Parts: sequence; C-alpha cells; structure tokens
Amino acid sequence: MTRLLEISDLRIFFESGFGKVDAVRGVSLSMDMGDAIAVVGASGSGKTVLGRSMLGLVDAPGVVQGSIRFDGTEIVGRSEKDLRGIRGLGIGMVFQDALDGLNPVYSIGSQLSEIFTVRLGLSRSQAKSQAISLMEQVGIRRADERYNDYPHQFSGGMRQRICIAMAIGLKPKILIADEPTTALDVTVQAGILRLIKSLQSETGMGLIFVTHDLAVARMISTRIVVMYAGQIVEQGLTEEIFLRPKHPYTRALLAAHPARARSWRDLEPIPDAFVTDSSSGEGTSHSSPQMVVTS
Ligand SMILES: Nc1ncnc2c1ncn2[C@@H]1O[C@H](COP(=O)(O)OP(=O)(O)OP(=O)(O)O)[C@@H](O)[C@H]1O
Repeated sequence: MTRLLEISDLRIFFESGFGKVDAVRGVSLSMDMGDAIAVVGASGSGKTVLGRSMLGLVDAPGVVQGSIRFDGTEIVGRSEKDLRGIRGLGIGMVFQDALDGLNPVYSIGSQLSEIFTVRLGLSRSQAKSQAISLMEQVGIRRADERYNDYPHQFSGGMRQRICIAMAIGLKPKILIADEPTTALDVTVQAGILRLIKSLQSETGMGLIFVTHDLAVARMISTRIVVMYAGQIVEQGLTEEIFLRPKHPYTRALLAAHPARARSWRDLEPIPDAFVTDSSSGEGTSHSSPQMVVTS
C-alpha cells in the first residue's frame, strides 16, 4: 500500500562562505492518513527545515538530498510548477507567524475566497459562502460581518485561526503546522491546539506538528519524533515516549519540563466558551479555547 508520506535518508545542508551547516542528517520517517506526528527538539535541531522540505520550500542556498514521497510522488527535485500543485491541496502549511500567511492590503474574506476560486474553481458566491463557513468553523464569531475586515483588525490568535482556515479549506491530505501557537497567549494556544486536533480527527488528514514544547506535543500527537542536531534520535507512540523515553536526550528534554507537561495534559475545556463548532452549525457555542487545569 502507498504510504501517505515516506521520507528516506533525507539530508539537507547549507553551504556558505562560513562553512557547511548540516541541518538534517539522514532522516527517515513515514506516516499514513490519521497519523498526528509531533516533531520536537531544541532550537536549531532541524525541525523547521524538515517541515519546509516536505513542501519544497527549503531556502537557498539549501541543498536537499534523499527522498520525500508524498502519496507516491517524489517531492525532492520536483519543479516549482509541480510543487505549486501539491502545496495547499496535497500538503497544507500553517506557519509560526500568521502574518507570514496573510496579505495586509486585502480583506480576510477576499483572501480566503480567492483560494477557493483559484484552487477549487468555485464561483465567487460559492467561494464567499465557503469562506464564511470556514471562518465560523475556526471560531470567528459574526463571520459574515467580519468578512470584509483586514488582517490588522483581528487579534494574533484570530489571525492564526484564519490561517488554519485557509490551510484546511483546501482539505489537504497532510497539514504541516510549524509552531503555530508559540507566539500566542496560553489560553488561545490551547484553543487552537484543540481546534487542529478536532479537525484532524474529523477529516483524517495527516498532521505534522513542529514544536519545541513537549507538553504541546503530548496534547496534539499520537506519535513523537525527537530531533537532535539534524537527526531523529528517538520516535514512538506519544505516551510510550513520555512513559519510557529511551534516548538520553529525550530523557533530558522530559526532565526539563515535567510539571508543564502534566498541566497541559490536565487542561479541560470550559463549556460554552466563545468558539463555534464545525459540526454544530452557525452560532452554536461550543467548548474551546478557554481552558482550566482540573487537577
Ligand atoms: N537559510 C539558511 N541558511 C543557513 N543555515 C540555515 C538556513 N536555514 C536554517 N539553517 C540552519 O539549519 C539548522 C536547522 O534550523 P531549523 O530552523 O530547522 O531548526 P529548528 O529546530 O526549527 O529551530 P527553531 O526551534 O529555533 O525554529 C540550524 O543550524 C540553522 O541555522
């Protein structure tokens, strides 16, 4: 059976006047539909470069070697034209900073709608109603009224939700989220994590979630990949990694944040908070982003 994603012996390096930086050193990884993989590791361990390589987005002067097969199609060495066809529809991405993904001079609604007219071939009116429905799905209240607002009129958390709406609106088979909540307030962060997780289990898409925060990884993933200096030093089922870490680096990572890891795990949603549920229809209040530690 064809795997959704199969990475074999991936190597990525940057060469400059100052020497060679081996950012990713022989990584092999695979995933199927429904998998939620958290990629964890310290700053500079290669998490972001690995995520971007799956979309053919490694910045020059980066060199990518090895193989990344998405749904049987090789990504490494593919032309920009082919990659544009895969990005968004095949593999979606949410970046660390929502402003990276939004254009400040266009309204949120027009940016969302344009994706659906250009990529899915919807009519303008179909695209608009799809955009409004997605805005509701990610918890933007009064979405029809806010359709014409500009990015600066939304909070950081709301902008990040809109970027998630853009990514999931195309129903990608894989969503790559690179520290999408790092810059946000902790309660907003919890809401967005729960949103991504519920969307992932609803749609069955594969999720690759890059984070330096083990507690976040525990909340969002079914499998954890631990990176150190460009290599995967350990990977396994999330709870196995937490209960029985094998590699000394994983043990050190866990030892550094045990209390926080527990508190994230204990976060429970407060009912009737301000987000709407994708499945419950317009305006229905639903559990999410306000959270409370229950123990
Ligand atoms: N454009 C570039 N030119 C040169 N080196 C780069 C470039 N991009 C990344 N690197 C190097 O590749 C290595 C891996 O970087 P990467 O951003 O993937 O780490 P990371 O684990 O995501 O870190 P962080 O958690 O801080 O984002 C680092 O040594 C980084 O300096």
